[in-house]
Amino acid sequence: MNKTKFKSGFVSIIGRPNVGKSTFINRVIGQKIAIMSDKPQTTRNKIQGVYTTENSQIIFIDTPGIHKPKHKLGDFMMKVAQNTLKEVDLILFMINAEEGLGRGDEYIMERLKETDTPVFLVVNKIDRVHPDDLLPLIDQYREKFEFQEIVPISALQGNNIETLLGQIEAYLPEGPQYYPSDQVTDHPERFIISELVREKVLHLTREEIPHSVAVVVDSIEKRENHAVYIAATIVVERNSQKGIIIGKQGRMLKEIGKRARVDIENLLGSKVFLELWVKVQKDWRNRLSQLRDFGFREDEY
Ligand SMILES: Nc1nc2c(ncn2[C@@H]2O[C@H](COP(=O)(O)OP(=O)(O)OP(=O)(O)O)[C@@H](O)[C@H]2O)c(=O)[nH]1
Repeated sequence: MNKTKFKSGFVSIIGRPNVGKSTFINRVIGQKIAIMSDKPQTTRNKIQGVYTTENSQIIFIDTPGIHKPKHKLGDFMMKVAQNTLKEVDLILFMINAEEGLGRGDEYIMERLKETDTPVFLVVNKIDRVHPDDLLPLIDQYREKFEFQEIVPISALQGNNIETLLGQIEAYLPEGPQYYPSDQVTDHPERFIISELVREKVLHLTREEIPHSVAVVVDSIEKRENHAVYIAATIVVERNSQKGIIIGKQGRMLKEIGKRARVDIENLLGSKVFLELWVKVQKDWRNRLSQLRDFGFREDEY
C-alpha cells in the first residue's frame, strides 16, 4: 500500500482575551487541559494540546492574549506570544464574531505583519450571530490582512471544527510524530492541577478576585491506597481577597476544593485528597523573580 507521508507541526492560537481559544483547544483535544473562564486573560502559560490522527499530528500552542502591556506580567506575556509566533508553522488568529473588529484586533494584526508565518482567520462564536452579518465582518478583517484561509467556527457547539482541522493539516509540513498518539499535553500534571484550581477560584468568586491570582501546587503524593494527596496554595495580593476566597466559615474555600477535586480526579483517574491554603503576597505581578517562582520562565521560549 502506498502510505501518504506523515505531516506534523506547531500551531499557535492567538486572539484577544475571551475569544474562545481555550474552549477550542479543549474541544479538539476532548479533555480539560486549558483553563476556561469568562474573565479575560486567564491563559498565562504556553499550553500544548496534541492532536494526532493516522496521517498527521498538530501541536497546539495556546498563547496568552496579545495586548498592550500594563505591568510586568503583561510585558512578559507579550514577549512569550511574539517569540512563539515566529517559531510555529501556522498561526490561528481567532476572533469573536459577536464583538467585531476592535482596536485589540488591529493591534494583533499589526504584530502579525512582523512574521512570515501563514495565518488563518478563525471566526469563533458564529452561534451568536446571524449568518448574513458574517461576510461583512470578515471583509473588514480581509481589508487589513492577507489571510491564507478564513474559517468560521463555534468552538462551544463544535461547528466546523473538522473542516478547520483538515485545513490546518493541509498547511503542515512533512514531519515526524513528535508525541505518542495517546499524549494530549506535555505539561506536567502539576501545572494542569494548578490551572484547575485557579479556574474554580475565578468562577466561584466572579468579579471579586482578579486574574492575578496564582495557584502553586506544593506537593503531589501517591500513597499506597492509590489515592493522591495534593497540597496547593492560592496566592493573592490583598488580605481582603484572602477573606473572599476563604469565605464565611471557610465555605468558599471548601467549594473551590470540592469542585477542583472532581476535575483532578477525572484527570488522574484516581481518588484525590486536596488540601488548599491561601497566602497573601503583595504586588507579586510586578516582581519578576517571583513570577519565576510561580513557574513563568522566559528562557523556555
Ligand atoms: N457562544 C459561544 N461562546 C463561546 C464559544 N467559544 C467560547 N465561548 C465562551 O467564551 C468564553 C471565553 O472562552 P475561553 O475559551 O476561556 O477564551 P480564551 O480566549 O481562552 O480566553 P483567555 O484565556 O482569557 O485568553 C467562555 O465563557 C466560553 O464558554 C462559542 O463558540 N460560542
